[in-house]
This record gives sequence, C-alpha cells and structure tokens, in this order.
Amino acid sequence: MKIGCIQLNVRFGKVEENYERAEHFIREAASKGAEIVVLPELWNTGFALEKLPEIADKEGERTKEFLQKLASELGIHIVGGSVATEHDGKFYNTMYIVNKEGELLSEYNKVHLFRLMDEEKFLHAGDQMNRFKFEDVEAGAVICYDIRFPEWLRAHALDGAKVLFVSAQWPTPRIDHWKTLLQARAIENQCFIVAVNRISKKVENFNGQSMIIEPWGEVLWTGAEDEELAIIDVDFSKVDEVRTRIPVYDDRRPSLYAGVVEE
Ligand SMILES: NC(=O)CCC(=O)C(=O)O
Repeated sequence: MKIGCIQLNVRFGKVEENYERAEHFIREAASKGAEIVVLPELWNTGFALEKLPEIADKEGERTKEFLQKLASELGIHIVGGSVATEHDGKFYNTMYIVNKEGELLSEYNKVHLFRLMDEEKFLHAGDQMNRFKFEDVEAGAVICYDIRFPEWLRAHALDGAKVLFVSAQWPTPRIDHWKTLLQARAIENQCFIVAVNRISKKVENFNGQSMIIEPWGEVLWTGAEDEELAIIDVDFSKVDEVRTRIPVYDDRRPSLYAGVVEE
C-alpha cells in the first residue's frame, strides 16, 4: 500500500491556516496515489495549550467532518494525526481514524500525557486502545510520548496490529530517542512503524525526521528537516515473513511477566 506522510509545518495557534495546509497536503497525497495518509500530532493548534478554551475543536466536530469528507471524496484512508478537542469542558489530544468510505473507525485520546510540554496541566488522558483495520490490514495508532511505553505498543501488537502509526510533535533535542525508540518498537513487535513528526520553521524546535520502519527494523524512509509530503510503498506481507523467521510471539513466556504485560 502507498502511504503518504505529511510532515506538516504546524502554525502555533493558527487553526484556519493549519486546516488549509492539511487539506492541501491530503489532496496532493491522493493525487499522487497515496492510499493511506498520516498527519502529525496536534496539527490544528500546535502546543498552544493556554489558548485551548478558544481554539480547541468542540466535540471534535469540525475535524471529524473535515476528515470524513476528504476521505470519501478522495477515496483515501486517513490517520488523522491528532487535534486538540474539547468534550464537556475538558480538553484532549485526540486522534481520529477514517477509512476511504468516510467512516470513522476509531477515536483515541492520548493515554500518556507529556509533562515536559505541560500536557498534564491542560489535558485529560484517554484510557482506550486505538485498533482498527484498513481493508485487510490490522493496525493500531498512538501519539508521540506513547512510544516510550513499550507495553502500550505491545498491547496493540498482541491484539493483532501489524502496522502501528505514530503521530508526533517530537522536539529536535531528543530526536535520537525518537529514532531509536521507533526502531526498537518495530523490531520487538515485528511490525511496521509509520511515524510522522512535524517540523517548524520559526522556532527551530521540531526537525521532522519522520520514519517508516519495516518489521525487521530496516528504515525504509526518513523525512527531511523541512515541510514535506512523502509517498512510500510498503508491503505488509513482510510482517508474517519476519514473525515466521524469529517466532517471538510463540516464544513469549507471559506467565513470567505478570504485572508487566497483562494478557
Ligand atoms: N509531544 C510529545 O509527546 C513529546 C514527547 C517527547 O518529546 C519525548 O521526549 O518523549
């Protein structure tokens, strides 16, 4: 399947500009043959967390309509990155997954809030997994800091996910962690990782380096340090090949991991 990764230059607090740019890139991805498109974290607002009462998407209505309309019109599956949403007066970092028929497959609130960027002061954490299927491909998705919790991604893989999407705003100073953690998550779970980071121009704080990694750990693509749309072809059958070569899932000893990974 061809995957379009949108390494967006998210404008801080500039909601209208961000929807316009996102639409521009989703349309371009579809016109270049992408079958799945992936956006970064908090692409509607950036980390303008203090302004959430004015700019968060109420009940996620605008974003759901935006993604569902584009998906069905263009016939493209969308991993909707994440957007700041408001539900009953509480704010969340929410990802929507929409299939090419325009159906909302999943709605995920970021589970692990990142204190270094003050998320816990402004946002509420979710408590649900994000599992879905694009055609016959079993998938899961998480948001940024979630990748530091191997048990959380493992839970998705144990539940059947063969590809894990990651939407992020991962800052430049820890970009080596980003690359290493993503590669480790791909190797240990023997799955594809499709991870899309943002870039920024004004504040040189986010330098992209989005990645697609296959289940053996080979990096298929690394994004530039600029705004970019990349279309990468991936062969999901590689997952079964790797899981047969080293049968990690058969060799697990879950009874020894009690309290670490719940079955
Ligand atoms: N937006 C985030 O969750 C950032 C996570 C991060 O930077 C990290 O080091 O972890």
